[in-house]
Amino acid sequence: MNTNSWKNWKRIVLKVGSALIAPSGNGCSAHQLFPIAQFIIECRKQGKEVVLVSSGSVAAGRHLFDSPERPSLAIKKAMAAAGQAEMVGTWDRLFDFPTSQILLTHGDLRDQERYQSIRDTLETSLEAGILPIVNENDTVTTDLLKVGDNDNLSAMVAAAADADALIMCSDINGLYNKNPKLHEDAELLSVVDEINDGIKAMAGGAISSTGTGGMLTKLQAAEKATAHGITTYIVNGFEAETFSRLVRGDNPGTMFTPYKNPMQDDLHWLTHTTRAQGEIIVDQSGAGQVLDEEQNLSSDHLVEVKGNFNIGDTVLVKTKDGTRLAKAVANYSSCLMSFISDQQSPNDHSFPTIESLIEEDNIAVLKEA
Ligand SMILES: Nc1ncnc2c1ncn2[C@@H]1O[C@H](COP(=O)(O)OP(=O)(O)O)[C@@H](O)[C@H]1O
Ligand SMILES: N[C@@H](CCC(=O)OP(=O)(O)O)C(=O)O
Repeated sequence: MNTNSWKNWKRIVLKVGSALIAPSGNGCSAHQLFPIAQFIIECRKQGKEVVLVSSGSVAAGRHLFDSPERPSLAIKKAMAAAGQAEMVGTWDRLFDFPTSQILLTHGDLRDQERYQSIRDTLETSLEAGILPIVNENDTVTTDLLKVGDNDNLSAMVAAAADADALIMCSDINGLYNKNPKLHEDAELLSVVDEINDGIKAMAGGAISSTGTGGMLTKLQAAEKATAHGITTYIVNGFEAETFSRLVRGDNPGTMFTPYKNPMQDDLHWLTHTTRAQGEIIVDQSGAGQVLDEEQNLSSDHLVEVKGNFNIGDTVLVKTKDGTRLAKAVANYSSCLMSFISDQQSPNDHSFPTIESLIEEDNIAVLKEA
């Protein structure tokens, strides 16, 4: 059950950013991690399960390379490979219960079978009293395969773990109406009920060279998590007081209230975890069917196919004027759909209708549609 208060949380995903774990951008700081580790221990004492999403592998491995200020991608990957062991080892030394390492890419999260496998591993690890420590598998990622930042990763993990709360620990008290590192008069927002354009306009990028994404990616993460019914916080992990306040049920930073009617698991995964590999353009009556979510989409409504995708990949369904209608799972590859589309002509009905290019159960209508 996802409820809005500390007392009722059974499962928490805690995200610790590079700005916190490696404030100097070089090596892990066990000193900074101590209050967070104490918090994790306290959560577990109170019967709450915790999954840790920790950044810091690149920063931890930096000192091993004679690298310039802006290391190449290849060096960064090697830093992550070397630093990952140090980062997980630093956490592990702070606990007297077992930890595990889970390294993920977006390629894993967007594949239905691998996603299920991630869910099973998290569940089984938590049942066995293990603290899973998750990070992106930076060594093997490419632009197409990566999540790209651990804020979004932590929200995807929180959804996969069916968590009640996501707490993103950073070097800042929460979301301000403008970047407080640039504006002295910035004001902290303690509760955000809706992540609208006004809220998004407040968020800037990261200032430190270690952080990735800044507030922008934290808001994206909050959007994903709250849609799953997960109460989300951005808090200052440098302040020990943050954690005692959380344990008292107080809000020490910015709290994002979860949706009252969370999305179903599979629709949430389609909307917030998968990424469209291509596009299907449909006619007006096809658009109506897609928005109704009550019919399979037949090839009669297919206008055009864009991009390269395989069966089971996620596609974006759009109208001819470019309106984004829905994300959906493709029942045919782009190659086959293009062939079908080429064979169909308004004057020649000899080519048979293909009944379900996408199925009603695999359509997630987008908010803006
Ligand atoms: N509106 C804002 N409110 C708070 N911080 C902001 C805002 N806009 C940009 N930031 C920047 O986001 C940074 C936190 O993001 P980041 O450096 O990526 O941290 P982490 O490594 O913890 O993910 C803050 O230090 C701040 O410089
Ligand atoms: N996977 C990278 C962290 C990427 C990242 O998102 O960092 P941050 O925004 O500081 O949480 C690492 O371990 O160094």
